[in-house]
Amino acid sequence: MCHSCVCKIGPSMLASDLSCLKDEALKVVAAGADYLHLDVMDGHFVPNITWGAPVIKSLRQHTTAFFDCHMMVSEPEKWVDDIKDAGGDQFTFHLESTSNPEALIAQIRAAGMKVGVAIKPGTPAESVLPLVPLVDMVLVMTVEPGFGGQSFMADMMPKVTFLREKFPALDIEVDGGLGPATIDAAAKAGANMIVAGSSVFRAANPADAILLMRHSVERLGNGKADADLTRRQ
Ligand SMILES: O=C(CO)[C@H](O)[C@H](O)COP(=O)(O)O
Ligand SMILES: [Fe+2]
Repeated sequence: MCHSCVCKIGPSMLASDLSCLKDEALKVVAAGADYLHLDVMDGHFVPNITWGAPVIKSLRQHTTAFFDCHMMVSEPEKWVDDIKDAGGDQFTFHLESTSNPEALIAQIRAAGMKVGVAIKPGTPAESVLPLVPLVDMVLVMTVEPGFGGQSFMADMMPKVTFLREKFPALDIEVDGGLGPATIDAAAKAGANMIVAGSSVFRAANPADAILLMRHSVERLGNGKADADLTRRQ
């Protein structure tokens, strides 16, 4: 974890060896991860299933790392209390998964978690504008949600640029296909929270992979956003 860095790197545990999730989490925290990105998939909103609150609760017994829960689920409102109870620090829902985002945001806040709103590749950046004052972070997906190890969609970068120009201090996260070959594009566009799964867990040295991405954002980034990932519970 880097206390003086504006950029935050969150390894996606989806790419870890799930048979030893605890060890994998501790490994990347020791390698300099600023937070852990936990992909919750329900087999309905996306065609894949990962884990839910019980697994997150188990992992919480072993680390005080900030848990950014990426909720790829239908009916996210039904998940809020369980994710909070499991030790989730941030609840990042998909705009496409709810008809009443304002009510969901209020529910997440009342539960005591930070709020992120995610948009799939086909969803325009303009659609989150009314929600920006209400949330802590916008996640611009750079792959179709559902699977790790996909190729980075560089054509999503105009969305990041658009949001960064409008909101210099907004936390903007990118997720999917980020690694040494793609980080500069995301950094230049203005992303300050970087999710990286395969590139960290498959690296010969995860600490080097994290450092390389951190340096790219510190060098090329242009925003004033500085995500506060202090745990509140
Ligand atoms: O939300 C996700 C997939 O829906 C994952 O967070 C994402 O795919 C990260 O994995 P990788 O860095 O391997 O692409
Ligand atoms: Fe994710």
